[in-house]
Amino acid sequence: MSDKPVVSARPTLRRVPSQRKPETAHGRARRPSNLMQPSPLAADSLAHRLYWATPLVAQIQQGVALDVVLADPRCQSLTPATRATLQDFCYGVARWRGSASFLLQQLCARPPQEPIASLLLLALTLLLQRKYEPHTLVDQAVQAAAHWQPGAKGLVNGVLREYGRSQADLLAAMQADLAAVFNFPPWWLRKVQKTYPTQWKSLLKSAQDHPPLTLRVNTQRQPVAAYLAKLNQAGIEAQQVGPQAIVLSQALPVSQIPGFSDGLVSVQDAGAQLAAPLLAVQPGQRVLDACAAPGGKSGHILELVDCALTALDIDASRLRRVEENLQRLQLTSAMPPRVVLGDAGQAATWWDGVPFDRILADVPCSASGIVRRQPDIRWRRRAGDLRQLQAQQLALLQALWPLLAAGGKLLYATCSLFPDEGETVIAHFLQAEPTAARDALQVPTAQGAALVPAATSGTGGLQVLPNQPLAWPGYGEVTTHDGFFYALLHKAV
Ligand SMILES: C[S@@+](CC[C@H](N)C(=O)[O-])C[C@H]1O[C@@H](n2cnc3c(N)ncnc32)[C@H](O)[C@@H]1O
Repeated sequence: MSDKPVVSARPTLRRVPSQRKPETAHGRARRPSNLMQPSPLAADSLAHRLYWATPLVAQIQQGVALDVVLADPRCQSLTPATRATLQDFCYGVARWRGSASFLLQQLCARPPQEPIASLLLLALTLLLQRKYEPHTLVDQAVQAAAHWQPGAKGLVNGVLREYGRSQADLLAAMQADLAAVFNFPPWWLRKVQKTYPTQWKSLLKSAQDHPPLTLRVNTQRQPVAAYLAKLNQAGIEAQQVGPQAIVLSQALPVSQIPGFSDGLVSVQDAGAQLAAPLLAVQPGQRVLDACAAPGGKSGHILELVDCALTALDIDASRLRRVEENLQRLQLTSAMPPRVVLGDAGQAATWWDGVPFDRILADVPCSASGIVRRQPDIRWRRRAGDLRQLQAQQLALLQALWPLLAAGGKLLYATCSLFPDEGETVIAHFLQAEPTAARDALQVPTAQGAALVPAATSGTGGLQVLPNQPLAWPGYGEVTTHDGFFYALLHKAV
């Protein structure tokens, strides 16, 4: 595999020369930060949307997180339909960045300047996605370019038309550059290839999919069957994929999900719904959710069993979402949950000294298992981040262990596919901690409790892979979930 785009000798490809002096009619190119001016383009036309999306794409290219880019207050004046399209464009650019960058590099004699580079990257992404008729897209992209930089109309027109002419050759040449084909940075691609020699292609391909909307039914409020009947009445198609998990055939805004605001359901991936059952909490136990925000797993634990839960997080703004989520669920617990702002690594600052029977350590990680939902993560991470994350994960595990009662259990969880953050952390921890041992992982099934096959990660943890059947016997071949790692440890009495 080569890390570099292949520049093959293709006599048919005409590289388009970039503009030398990016100038507007007033003498200067508009800068991306000033781009969001009222535009004379027809409101809600494709050109108008391309125009607005261009500075957002420029920010994504600079490494700004997608959710931050999309929360730009300047977009609030746009219609909901335009905002939805901009979101779609930005997610598309993050998903197709490898291929679109390869094409741009091949098509331009020199790298174009901003904001035209971002406009072209977006237009090539949309051509790859076949979202619009090519001639419409080219015409509208040229109109958007004209508004930024009249002198760049020829470049945009030339590049996009040349793509149309040489598409077959370009896409054939791209096959030699796997990072461009699969839309991942080379280091990430190599890591997945090495770790999953037989599954890497399907794992990387699944990152391009739109994730399904999976709900967790709050069974403290009603059985799953009753909620499915409610959806049926509302004409919403859904399928049960786990003890409390249902997948909607079509994603909906939460405001349109029956009973969401009243806490009848929460949005939670099916793979994430394994955590609470794996922790095996018994009624009345003291439970610590050590990295709790936004509270998805805290809520699930409390829906399953009445226990004394402490939901801890280091991030105050994220912690507010734990409070909101727990309130929304309207749980009737004899022991109201405690929501605590604190550092799991500094127990002395918030812990009352009474040991916990169960600890969930859902630690910060690379998020390599949830790239469908956060497609920009792969471009923002660096290979060296894994070492830092691993050190942080091990430190958190070591800091939390003394808080666990003798005979208690700790569930270590990440949403990562990389063993560096899973089995390796657990192996290091067990080597140095004589009171810790692995525990068998058990999940509820349609027929009762079942052991999770230990072979899933080779050494006892459970590596849940996206696009591979989930270990929930009795609920069919569920493959719509994200990637997670789970390991259950118990403390010697
Ligand atoms: C993967 S998220 C947790 C998701 C959560 N368990 C859920 O299911 O909704 C990791 C969380 O760990 C928190 N965190 C990071 N370092 C921490 C620390 N030292 N102490 C406590 N929380 C921490 C982050 O703020 C973040 O909210």
